[in-house]
Amino acid sequence: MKDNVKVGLLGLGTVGTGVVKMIQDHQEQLAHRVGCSVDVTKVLVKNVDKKRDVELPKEALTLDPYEVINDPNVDVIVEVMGGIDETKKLLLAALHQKKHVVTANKDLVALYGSELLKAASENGCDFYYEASVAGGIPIIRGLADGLASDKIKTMMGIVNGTTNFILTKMNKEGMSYDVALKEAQDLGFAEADPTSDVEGLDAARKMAILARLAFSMDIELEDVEVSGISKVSDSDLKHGQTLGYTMKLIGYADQQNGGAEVSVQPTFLSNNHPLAAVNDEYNAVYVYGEAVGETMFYGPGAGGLPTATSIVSDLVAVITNMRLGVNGKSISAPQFEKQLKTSEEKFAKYFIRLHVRDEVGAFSELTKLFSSNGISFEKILQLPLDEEGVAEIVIVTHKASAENYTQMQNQIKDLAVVRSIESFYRVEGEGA
Ligand SMILES: NC(=O)C1=CN([C@@H]2O[C@H](COP(=O)(O)OP(=O)(O)OC[C@H]3O[C@@H](n4cnc5c(N)ncnc54)[C@H](OP(=O)(O)O)[C@@H]3O)[C@@H](O)[C@H]2O)C=CC1
Ligand SMILES: N[C@@H](CC=O)C(=O)O
Ligand code: NA
Repeated sequence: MKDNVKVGLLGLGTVGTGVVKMIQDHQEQLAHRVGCSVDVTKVLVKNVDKKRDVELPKEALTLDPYEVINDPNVDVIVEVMGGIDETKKLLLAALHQKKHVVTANKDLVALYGSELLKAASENGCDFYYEASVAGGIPIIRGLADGLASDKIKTMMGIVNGTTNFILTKMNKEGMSYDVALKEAQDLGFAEADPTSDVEGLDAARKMAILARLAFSMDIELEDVEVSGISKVSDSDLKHGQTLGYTMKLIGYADQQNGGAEVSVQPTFLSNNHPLAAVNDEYNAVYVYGEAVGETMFYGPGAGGLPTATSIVSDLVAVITNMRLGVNGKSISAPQFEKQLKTSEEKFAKYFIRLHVRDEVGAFSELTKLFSSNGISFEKILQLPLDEEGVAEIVIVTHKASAENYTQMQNQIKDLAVVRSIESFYRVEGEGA
């Protein structure tokens, strides 16, 4: 075994800088854990003259990715540059040169994780990606190791820090959506283009990665139903509060009788659910296992040092595997054929906010429509509006199948008493 492991770093931004800091500051602890010293020797950047927050010899920086990947002395590639197609090419090239890979890149892992893991296994290499989901929370390790003996039935995750920050600020401080988004960007939580945060794509990528692992099925990004928070209004939040709910962007993954469903959507959570208390940029993943019951993993989902913690822990795993001669041996293909639930097999409660004509019989028309679709009401609010002759109605249903719910959604807009449909949301975290 070598007495020094050399790391090639692709990217030296928020996360890359955290990785260098941790490796430099935790040298003694790392050496104790892995039995050798660890050094970052080559670093890919876009601009070698940029001022950096860490000290590295100038000759370590390069603009040429192949100078890092082809360096015969580099043992492990840590990818923290982002990007999809070009980055995939680089990582495949690294694996073919028998270099282990650690990445934080959820965009890449969600789309090409299976292919990269296969290439790693074929080359006797490790491919670790703990930082790609929920930054500093050891959720990948929690599922792959800690809960490896159990059958995971349900996961609900707050896996995007930016949207959780925005919803918390809107809910608790009455801040506007735009101001809260700007603050999340200034604090460095948001992606370069925050559309992927607010429209749910970032969370969908993370849920695809988690569901694939938890259900041992080749769940793909396109299997995840996605909607974001950009249309959530103050009125929705206010009515939710009245009914005892907190709005969160929830990634939902469930498996029953071998069929899986995965979605990301703004969801009203009962205030009694532990996820309702996860605020600001924090992330949490609630995992229900058949044997273990309820568990929850909580922590910082973004930021330089929290994310670097996961990366350097992956590095420790790679070097430990090097010592044991077992790199790539723990990678296995999914156990089950992919099977997705049909819309008759998906069940949820729903929150519906409508503006209706305030006239005799309006309510009975609504009741008729819901009951003809097999959906019953659990909670109802009726409130006067400033506009004369119009009332606002908020309905929370009992659990209904997605099939019945979609049918009702398609029909409700045609009811003569309905003036407008203001919003529809899923409701989670309370009984049937
Ligand atoms: N920030 C966070 O909290 C989290 C980020 N991630 C993921 O980690 C990865 C990195 O994120 P983050 O550190 O925030 O990103 P940054 O934008 O802060 O850093 C990116 C780094 O990569 C370098 N880089 C990017 N593209 C190229 C290129 N084509 N050629 C050479 N160098 C390049 C940049 O160089 P230069 O410095 O010269 O501009 C920069 O150092 C992303 O995949 C992200 O999704 C995952 C979890 C949390
Ligand atoms: N933009 C992401 C960063 C980490 O993955 C987020 O807000 O969670
Ligand atoms: Na993680």
